[in-house]
Amino acid sequence: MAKKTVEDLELKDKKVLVRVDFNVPLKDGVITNDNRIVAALPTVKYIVENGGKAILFSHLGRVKTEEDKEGKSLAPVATRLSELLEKEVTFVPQTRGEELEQAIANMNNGDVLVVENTRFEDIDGKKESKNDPELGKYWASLGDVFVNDAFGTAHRAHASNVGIASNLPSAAGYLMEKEIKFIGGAVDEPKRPFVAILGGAKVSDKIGVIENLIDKADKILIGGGMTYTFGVAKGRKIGQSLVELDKVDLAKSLLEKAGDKIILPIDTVCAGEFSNDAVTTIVAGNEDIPDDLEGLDIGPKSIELFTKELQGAKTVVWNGPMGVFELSTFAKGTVGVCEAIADLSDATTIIGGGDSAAAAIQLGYADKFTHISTGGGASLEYLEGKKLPGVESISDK
Ligand SMILES: Nc1ncnc2c1ncn2[C@@H]1O[C@H](COP(=O)(O)OP(=O)(O)O)[C@@H](O)[C@H]1O
Ligand SMILES: O=C(OP(=O)(O)O)[C@H](O)COP(=O)(O)O
Repeated sequence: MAKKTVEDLELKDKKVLVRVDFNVPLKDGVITNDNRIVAALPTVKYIVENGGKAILFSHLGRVKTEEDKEGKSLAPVATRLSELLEKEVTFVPQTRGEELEQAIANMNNGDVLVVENTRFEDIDGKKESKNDPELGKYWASLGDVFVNDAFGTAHRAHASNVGIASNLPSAAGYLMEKEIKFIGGAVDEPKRPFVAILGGAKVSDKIGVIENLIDKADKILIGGGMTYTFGVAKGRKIGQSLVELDKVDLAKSLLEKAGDKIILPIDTVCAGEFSNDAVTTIVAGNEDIPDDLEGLDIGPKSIELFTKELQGAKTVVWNGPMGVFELSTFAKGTVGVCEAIADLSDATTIIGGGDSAAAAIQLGYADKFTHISTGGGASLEYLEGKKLPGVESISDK
């Protein structure tokens, strides 16, 4: 069912609680990638421009003990947000209490406030992560309406998303709406041909996606570390390559079920070590990989094959790099797939977050995709066909 969006809410004079996903990477207190903050700007700006008071909630990292709090304050995030908005942002180093309540009471229309890391509430009994009903109720009591823009956290049922939503009128922010439109749209009503490209390290992470997409996609191209579990399923020796032996039977049954829908690489770039200077050998897909070598990328013939399979595609969903893209020697397969997707005309092309998003950005192809998801785990679960609690809890239109 369609969900309310921020534009369905009356915002003027209202205290608008906003759940964003500002779980960004930090190194020595410096944000190394602010994509998630940038992605939330349209919603925050809309609230500000329409006379609301924006009170932002987010988690940052995982916090179990008092010591875990070190380096996980949202203070640097609030500073970055202020720079991006070109506007003062109040940061309150509390998740509850008088200072927070007073700061909210002091807000004027159009002001922006960031509340401290919601997971600081996890130290004393995982109140945030277990969706403690009192905590959700307390946070909801701080505002008049709730906007959920945290797609990256939508697979979690926590107090700061599901808890607040169950106590206030709620709506999806622009980012949440965009993620649902692109990922949900691709899975539920794709323009065809619909090609899925799945890679990354492990089959076990992608089984649910493969199972869900077998019935929905026209083709599933498989690369990355999970190739070799399928290789073993086909009776091939895979040397030192990554394998999950307990998933071989499952790989067999997926291959049987998929018929010719699943397309495996027809060659592999192998090496004896994880290094850019490693000597590489190309091994054909129907040959055994020597005992001392490891498959680290799809080979040139596979890039050609995948490019051919992608031609004419109208919907492409990609999750998981084709090889160890962090090393340039083994990034060619991932670059090849980026190029093949970039060459498509009139296609909706989506990257499902995580390392594939990092790869496309790092390799310079970010602007070639229709949509790069801000959620890794969330987009995977969405592609698996699971209902996301963060999305489900938003009020229906
Ligand atoms: N052939 C391979 N052998 C070992 N690791 C691989 C291989 N291909 C890809 N990888 C690794 O998989 C990781 C990404 O996997 P994953 O987390 O499943 O992707 P995503 O986050 O996009 O879902 C990358 O660090 C990459 O180096
Ligand atoms: O970064 C996140 O997950 P992701 O890396 O799978 O996209 C989300 O903010 C969720 O964080 P969590 O996995 O600690 O609940």
